[in-house]
Amino acid sequence: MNNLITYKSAKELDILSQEKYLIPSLSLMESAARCFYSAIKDKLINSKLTIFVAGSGNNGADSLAVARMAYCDGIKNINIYFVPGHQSKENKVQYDICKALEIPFTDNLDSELIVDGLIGVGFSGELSQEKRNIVDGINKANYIISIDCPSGLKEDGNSYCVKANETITFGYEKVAFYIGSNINYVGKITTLNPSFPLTSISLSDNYRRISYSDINLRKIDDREYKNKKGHVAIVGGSKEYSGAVRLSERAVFKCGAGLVTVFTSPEIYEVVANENLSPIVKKFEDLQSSNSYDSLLIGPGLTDLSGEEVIKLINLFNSKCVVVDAGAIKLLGENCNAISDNSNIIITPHLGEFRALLATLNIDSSNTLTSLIAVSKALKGATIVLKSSITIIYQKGMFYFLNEPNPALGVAGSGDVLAGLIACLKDPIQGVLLHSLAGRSAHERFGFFTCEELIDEVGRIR
Ligand SMILES: NC(=O)C1=CN([C@@H]2O[C@H](COP(=O)(O)OP(=O)(O)OC[C@H]3O[C@@H](n4cnc5c(N)ncnc54)[C@H](OP(=O)(O)O)[C@@H]3O)[C@@H](O)[C@H]2O)[C@@H](O)CC1
Ligand SMILES: Nc1ncnc2c1ncn2[C@@H]1O[C@H](COP(=O)(O)OP(=O)(O)O)[C@@H](O)[C@H]1O
Repeated sequence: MNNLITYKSAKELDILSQEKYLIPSLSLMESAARCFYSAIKDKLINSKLTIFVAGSGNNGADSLAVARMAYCDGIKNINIYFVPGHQSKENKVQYDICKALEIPFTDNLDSELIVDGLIGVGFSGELSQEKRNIVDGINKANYIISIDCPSGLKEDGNSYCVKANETITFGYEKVAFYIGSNINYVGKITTLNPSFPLTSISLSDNYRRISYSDINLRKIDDREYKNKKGHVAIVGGSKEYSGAVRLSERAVFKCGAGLVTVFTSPEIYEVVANENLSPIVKKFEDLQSSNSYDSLLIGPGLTDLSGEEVIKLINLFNSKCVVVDAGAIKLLGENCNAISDNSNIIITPHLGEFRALLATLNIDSSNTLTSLIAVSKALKGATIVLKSSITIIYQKGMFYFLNEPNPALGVAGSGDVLAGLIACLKDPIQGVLLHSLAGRSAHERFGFFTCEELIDEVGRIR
């Protein structure tokens, strides 16, 4: 798990390094520029002309310092494009050195390679028109390397910003990289630590990036019997969507559960009961107690229950893990006041379902992170798994981001499989990671795949 930080915390990291740990600002900047220069030196050598764009803050100061290092190292085919403004004192120091060295300044952005130091984590609000024009100019280059973050990248998404091929960021990756469609502007990410005392500073930020190395599935003991391996109740299915519940059920088994009971619509009871040999199959009305079950998954293919009926079943599993997916999500939003306190509810909307939920709950949708917090609060502390090519999990005040793009996972039923895995593992992070890893493995094995193949891959990995 890697920390991610907000722009505000990145600035605090700077301040703490200087004030508490007495590392001079210019010394931090020198180290930052040195690491950055080493990382891009080969590209500078091979470029006919590199333009270093420098704003008037410390991000611009970094750009000036890197330009100076390259110049002093014998790389003469560089120009500086300086954008005046409220100049920071470090910026003035770097600017004066570049002037004294007579590094050429330019007002032309035509270049195959641009180092973008227009604005870093000091960015706030909306980008001014003047800087938008500069961003447009930068974006014409063949290759762009941004310092710390692409200039103009907003923390709530919807950015008008530099579209970098690479971003070399200092200390920690920024949360902004993973919001909305921002990731398309960040390019390849490299994280360098100039010499921030990272291990001495405990971050108050609640953002983590998760990866496959965080997979930690419960080991199933050799002598475990089916009753010990978990019993999942699944409520869902309708005449229109009879496959969803069956995909969830198979995913639960392949994930290691010993027993599954499917409660489905009377309209498809015969189909589900006859075509699936492993689960116990019953009708909705038969679910009267949660006693025999470890967790509940409600929603795959569900269209035939009312909001009251859904909430009644969720409340029946009050002290247990409840995963609310697909058809049950909207009903949950419409009836949120009737949910009894249960911090074990996990809802798994995709972006469309999440937008609809925000509208139902009358929550502002302009900032993804604050809207996740608000939805969780409205749903009695529920964990939210917001599914997309970057999945965000909000759980008990923490945000977890998984960035493992795989278009093969965007296939009918993939969400039903994920919901089954989370219900079986009773852990949204492990469920999301297993689903993603199985997707990667299935893609390697089959190319694009069906969910039956995805589920088989889950069994192999588990
Ligand atoms: N020791 C250190 O401190 C270290 C700091 N480090 C580096 O410092 C960076 C942070 O530097 P920072 O805090 O000076 O802010 P920064 O990103 O340059 O932004 C200020 C500029 O943005 C502009 N601007 C802002 N909003 C705008 C808007 N809406 N629309 C238009 N313009 C807007 C603002 O414009 P102005 O107000 O002047 O017109 C000004 O030019 C950090 O990312 C890292 O690279 C590393 O070297 C490690 C050591
Ligand atoms: N391009 C992608 N990269 C990574 N994961 C993806 C991508 N497209 C879809 N997914 C994942 O696939 C699943 C799709 O779920 P969902 O939209 O509910 O599908 P369905 O309704 O067909 O079951 C989610 O877990 C989502 O994160």
